[in-house]
Amino acid sequence: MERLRRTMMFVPGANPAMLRDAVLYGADSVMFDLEDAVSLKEKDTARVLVYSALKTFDYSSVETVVRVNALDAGGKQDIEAMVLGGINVIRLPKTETAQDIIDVDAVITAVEAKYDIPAGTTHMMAAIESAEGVLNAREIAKASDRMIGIALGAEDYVTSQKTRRYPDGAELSFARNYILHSARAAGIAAIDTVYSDVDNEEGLRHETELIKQLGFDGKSVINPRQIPVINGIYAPTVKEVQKAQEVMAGIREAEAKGSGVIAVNGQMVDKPIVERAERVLALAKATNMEVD
Ligand SMILES: CC(=O)SCCNC(=O)CCNC(=O)[C@H](O)C(C)(C)COP(=O)(O)OP(=O)(O)OC[C@H]1O[C@@H](n2cnc3c(N)ncnc32)[C@H](O)[C@@H]1OP(=O)(O)O
Ligand SMILES: O=C([O-])CC(=O)C(=O)O
Ligand SMILES: [Mg+2]
Repeated sequence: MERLRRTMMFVPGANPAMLRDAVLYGADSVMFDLEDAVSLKEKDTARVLVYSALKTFDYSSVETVVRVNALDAGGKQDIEAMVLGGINVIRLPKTETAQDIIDVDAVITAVEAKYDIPAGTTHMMAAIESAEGVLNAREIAKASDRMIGIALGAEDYVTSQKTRRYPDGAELSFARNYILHSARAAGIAAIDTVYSDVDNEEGLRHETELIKQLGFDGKSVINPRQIPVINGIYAPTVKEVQKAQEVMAGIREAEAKGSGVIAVNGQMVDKPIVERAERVLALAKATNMEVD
């Protein structure tokens, strides 16, 4: 089973206490931010703080991601410090074209070579936050072997679309679906955007149910309180696990009789349904549910 990426928590890079405690809240990935959560006058401080946090604290229980600045706005220095610090994934915000990814890949490649880090160690992902970015998502997702995922950045996206976010998310429907298809076509993760209304748990639940239904791997997160809500929605229910186990027992019975299809409790079971059941069981194991 691929790595779980249900929750990727933004941690403002200039906040030492948040950097220290970020690992404690149960996020699958911790995402240090050097971009929009850091003011211009704190950019250098944030880069140094995140580098020393990577060297000082034990983040081995999570995936580490850093959101860097654009290459012409300090991004090159960000990438050098982060790759040297041993970051797992560089996230490029406001990605517009495949060339943006190729350019960042070249900087990472040069830094890995300079410090004798094995080529390809550092992974990449792209946040897509504009119409141009959405329309190029398919090429962006395939632009580098380092790519592990693409994410929607809805706050910038709705601003550029001359709208705002609404509770039903209709304004994000095209972007979400296109980003998801682009990720799946490239065989990489699809990460939904942040839910900015931190005190609205009901709204977060509603949005998470929707993006899980579409097929996203998870969401970017801005506050620790959002993590158990999202992780909980992504965990399979006991009923789903039981159903998956019945499907697996059914298909074994069918195979023993030389058939690839069988009815289990009135439901047709064949190859794609078996694949889904296997995924439910793998997810249950990965989330430490008891599965025999
Ligand atoms: C559109 C975009 O670009 S989104 C990405 C950029 N934005 C960010 O990174 C914002 C990150 N989030 C935050 O800064 C904060 O959660 C806020 C401002 C949204 C809300 O702040 P608060 O109301 O103070 O949060 P809250 O009271 O829930 O904090 C509880 C604890 O969690 C910590 N915490 C809150 N958010 C985070 C975080 N993102 N990472 C790590 N720790 C956090 C707080 O420091 C506090 O710790 P303490 O109890 O030890 O003092
Ligand atoms: O990537 C995200 O979800 C946060 C962000 O920058 C945006 O929404 O503009
Ligand atoms: Mg943004």
